[in-house]
Amino acid sequence: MGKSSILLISGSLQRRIHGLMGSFFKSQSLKAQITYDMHKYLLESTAKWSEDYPVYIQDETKNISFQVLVKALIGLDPGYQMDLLKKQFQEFIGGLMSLPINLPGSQLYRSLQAKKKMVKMIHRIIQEKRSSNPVVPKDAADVLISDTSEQLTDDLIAENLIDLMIPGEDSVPVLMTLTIRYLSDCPSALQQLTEENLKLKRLKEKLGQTLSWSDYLSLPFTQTVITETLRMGNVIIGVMRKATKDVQIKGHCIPKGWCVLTYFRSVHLDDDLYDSPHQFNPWRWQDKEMNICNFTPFGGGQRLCPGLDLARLETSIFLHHFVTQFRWVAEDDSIINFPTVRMKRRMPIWVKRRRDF
Ligand code: HEM
Repeated sequence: MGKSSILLISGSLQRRIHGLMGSFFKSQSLKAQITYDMHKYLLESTAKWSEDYPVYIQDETKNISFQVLVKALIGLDPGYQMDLLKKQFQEFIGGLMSLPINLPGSQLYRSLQAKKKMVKMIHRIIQEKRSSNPVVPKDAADVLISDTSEQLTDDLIAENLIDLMIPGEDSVPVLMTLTIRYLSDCPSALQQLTEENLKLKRLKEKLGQTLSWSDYLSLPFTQTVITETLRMGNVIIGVMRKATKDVQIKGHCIPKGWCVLTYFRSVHLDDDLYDSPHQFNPWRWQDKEMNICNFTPFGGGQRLCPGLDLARLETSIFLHHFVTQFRWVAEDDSIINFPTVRMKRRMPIWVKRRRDF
């Protein structure tokens, strides 16, 4: 991650980028575009699935959600450039948690080389955008280059756009994959979720309408399934902070310069806060407030994840299409929690197309 990544900077520059990204990610036009793209890429992917060999849900969701996010960030459509970017990006994140040895042939070296190539590609895109001077921003790059504060250099924009791709390859597909993992082990939740989504699908077909982003987010049980998956799955296990001065918290002093890991798992799986915390129970959210202190999958405060609505929307769309089109049997697999959350075997499942619709 570069020095000017939003995750590493603080003060007015962090607030500026956070604000710009937050309002763009919340905009109705982006949500409509994400809905359209998710639908398109999902149909393209699922059309290739066969009943004769397993589908690896983690790979499929990574592919779909990366394409959707890259389109939202830099306006790139699937094709040769996207494939090239995906290849470089995978090399880049492979080095994010590697031995700090930057010698030719090492993982870190390959990762940094890949990042350089990506920065070059994004610089080219930024230059094309600057010369065409967009009036209405269509993607995050447009939003950042039309900022008039003069704080945002092309290097800073390119670096942040690349870092913003990480949730498309990691957090969002992991969330989607975990919903399928937990639903596979909880038939009653799967049945309620499927009925809710089939009902909406039938209604929309009867009215001759396509589903809008707000339709997907209006499904109450589907939202509780996502919330419960965020609680149990802890896609981001916690956040790090460094004390810039001595801080007193509940009688403990955190000295200046010390680092603190706020470990979400210990809160989300605390049996004083959640009954049977290791049990997947979406119904617990039907009459429970999402108290910000006890439930922080997207962090909080001035660094609250600006992509939280998008993550929920993409996962709702994925679930809708998946459960209304397929039945499935999941193979054995286990969740790995360190250094990042993922499935050990990439979540293989055997699908059957539904014929009851
Ligand atoms: C399941 C999906 C996601 C989860 C669980 C998640 C979680 C988080 C968490 C916990 C933080 C706080 C980090 C900290 O305080 O140090 C964060 C920050 C951030 N997230 Fe997400 N995120 C997700 C998806 C997304 C998406 C789709 C985007 C948009 C591209 C996004 C963009 C960001 C950005 C830019 C920040 C940094 C905010 C700042 O430091 O000002 N995230 N996310």
